[in-house]
Amino acid sequence: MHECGPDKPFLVGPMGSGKSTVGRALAHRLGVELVDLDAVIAERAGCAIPEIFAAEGEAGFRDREQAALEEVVARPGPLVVATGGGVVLREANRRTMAANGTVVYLRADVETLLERTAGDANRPLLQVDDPRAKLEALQAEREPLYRQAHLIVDTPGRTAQEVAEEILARLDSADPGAVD
Ligand SMILES: Nc1ncnc2c1ncn2[C@@H]1O[C@H](COP(=O)(O)OP(=O)(O)O)[C@@H](O)[C@H]1O
Ligand SMILES: O=C(O)C1=C[C@@H](OP(=O)(O)O)[C@@H](O)[C@H](O)C1
Ligand SMILES: [Mg+2]
Repeated sequence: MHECGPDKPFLVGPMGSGKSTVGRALAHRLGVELVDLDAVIAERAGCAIPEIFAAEGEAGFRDREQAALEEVVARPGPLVVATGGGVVLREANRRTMAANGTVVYLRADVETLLERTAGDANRPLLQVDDPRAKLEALQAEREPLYRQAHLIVDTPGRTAQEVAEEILARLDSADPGAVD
């Protein structure tokens, strides 16, 4: 991996971009553990993500998310970290990730995100009448933050395996490539 920092790739991007799925494939190929931040949050809380949102609101969830990220980066050794789509909202989180590894933005258009998240009740922010409008609004707010990543990888039309292979190749190269 390159000089962006220590050896933890952080996958960021919107809900349905494939962070959890690509993270598993990437960790497998690297022979390291995958840490899915949402799983850490749920484990520490002792309940599922929708229950945290229901009990504590989004603000409570964001506090738990930041605490989980800080806990994970303190772990020694290489890891792949699949984050949740809103991790980039806090500047502290963006700094923490950039200081501890390579931040990889998994990019996808809203149509693809909608297809990949359809029928999944595990994402409280999408339990609304018009999930397309919600994904569009979130993307408008967050895209400038995702674009601060070290690498941007397009995911539509490619399998999670193929996306993981591209990340591997670009992590290995001396120049991770210009972000556009
Ligand atoms: N590159 C891909 N091509 C097709 N389907 C994908 C791809 N990446 C993820 N998926 C599927 O999309 C859904 C959401 O993926 P997930 O990894 O949970 O996204 P995220 O963690 O970014 O919200 C899952 O059903 C997963 O199998
Ligand atoms: O975009 C978001 O704000 C969220 C994304 C979710 O993770 P995924 O991006 O893995 O779905 C999860 O952290 C929570 O529901 C909030
Ligand atoms: Mg996920």
